[in-house]
Amino acid sequence: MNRLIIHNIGQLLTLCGASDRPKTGSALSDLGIIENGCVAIEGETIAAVGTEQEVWNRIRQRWGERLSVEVEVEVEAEVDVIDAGGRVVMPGMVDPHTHLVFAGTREYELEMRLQGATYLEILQAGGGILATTRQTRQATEEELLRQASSRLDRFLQYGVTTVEAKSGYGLDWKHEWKQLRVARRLHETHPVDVVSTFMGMHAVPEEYRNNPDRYVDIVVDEIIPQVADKGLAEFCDVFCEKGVFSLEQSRRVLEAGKRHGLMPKIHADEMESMGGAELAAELGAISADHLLRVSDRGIRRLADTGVIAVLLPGTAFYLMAPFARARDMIEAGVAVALSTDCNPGSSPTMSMPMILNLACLHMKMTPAEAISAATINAAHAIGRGRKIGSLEEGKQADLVLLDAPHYAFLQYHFGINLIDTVIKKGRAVVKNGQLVRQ
Ligand SMILES: N=CN[C@@H](CCC(=O)O)C(=O)O
Ligand SMILES: [Zn+2]
Repeated sequence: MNRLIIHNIGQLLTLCGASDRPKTGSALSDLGIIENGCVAIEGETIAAVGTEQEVWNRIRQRWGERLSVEVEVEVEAEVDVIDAGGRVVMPGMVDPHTHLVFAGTREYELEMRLQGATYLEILQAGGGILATTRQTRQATEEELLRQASSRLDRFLQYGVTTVEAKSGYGLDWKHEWKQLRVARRLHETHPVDVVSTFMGMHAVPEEYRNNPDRYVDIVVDEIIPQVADKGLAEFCDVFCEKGVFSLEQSRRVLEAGKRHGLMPKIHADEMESMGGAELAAELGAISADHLLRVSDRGIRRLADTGVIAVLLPGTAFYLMAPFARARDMIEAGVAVALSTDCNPGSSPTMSMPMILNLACLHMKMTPAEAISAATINAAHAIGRGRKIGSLEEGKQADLVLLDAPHYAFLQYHFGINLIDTVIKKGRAVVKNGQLVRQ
């Protein structure tokens, strides 16, 4: 079993104490920082976290007396040692909202939008999600796998060790199944863990343009039961938006998902204030995502019911839309998480650090709040709060070494990558910013 010690850590951000429920209010600012910290890893799991002295004492009892705090002194051969050089170590980031598996690109839509077309107009004219659906349907499973795998490589280089991945570019059973199979194969083969969400309700497919309710029937009666039966997804998501799916259609599908054991998530109140947040609260969704136009009542309902607000400032930035009211949400007691929304149309990025920049500069979150939102709260938004998102004994050993002496460098710099080393399940998968090919 591999053993690893990371020592001489200037700031060790543990994010401890929130494995049972996400952070809200002032707790978001508490990163559980240990100065002069140290982490010991055994196999895929964190064995000890604390100050240098505490950790060495602890593991010496477990791993053998010859281990020394002065690492230059010979340590037992089977223990790897990383000297963090006084820099920052934090949990691997978690991205709780991506559309990871798709084929093709839509760079031409940027020009269309710059000339005045809106995102929804492009979709209604058969572009947008529907353009990606055509390409994804045509792509072979191997091609989808190759494209999504290289996106995951980039996520890893930006310090992300777990992503949620939605289907929703198949829009029929055969192709949704293909997307979900690809997500599962990536989870099995790529270092990044992939958590699947079924999102057949991403757009009305072209063949049902004149009869969207018929498509909703098919999703409810035929597709969801098969997704659940094959254990292909944990969550069910819907694009609840004017001109896409109504509140009623969304409720129907999310309730059907719930009956089949799929926890609800909602793309809510993105372009219009539709009551998507209120629907998330009513259904006990695990998260409501986007929320650019959420109402005050919607914010109160999220706070009261403990639905996590997954905020996607990359999308607001890229669509030149107003940013979500993160401060109002935090003040109301909503648990806030952050995500890239990685997709080929509204947020073509794999950079969580960029999302943290935007969260601070455009949503007025503090650097510490943004880190809580991208780690432990993001883990809770995909039901993984007990396993990942913080550095505590017994949790999965997913962590990141920043080439920085203070965590706020992550938000202070922009457009550069400060991720030096990524440890996934106890093994170095990025070193000096470069992927380690296993
Ligand atoms: N808003 C809906 N879905 C995605 C965009 C998908 C696409 O444009 O391909 C989103 O979350 O922004
Ligand atoms: Zn999305």
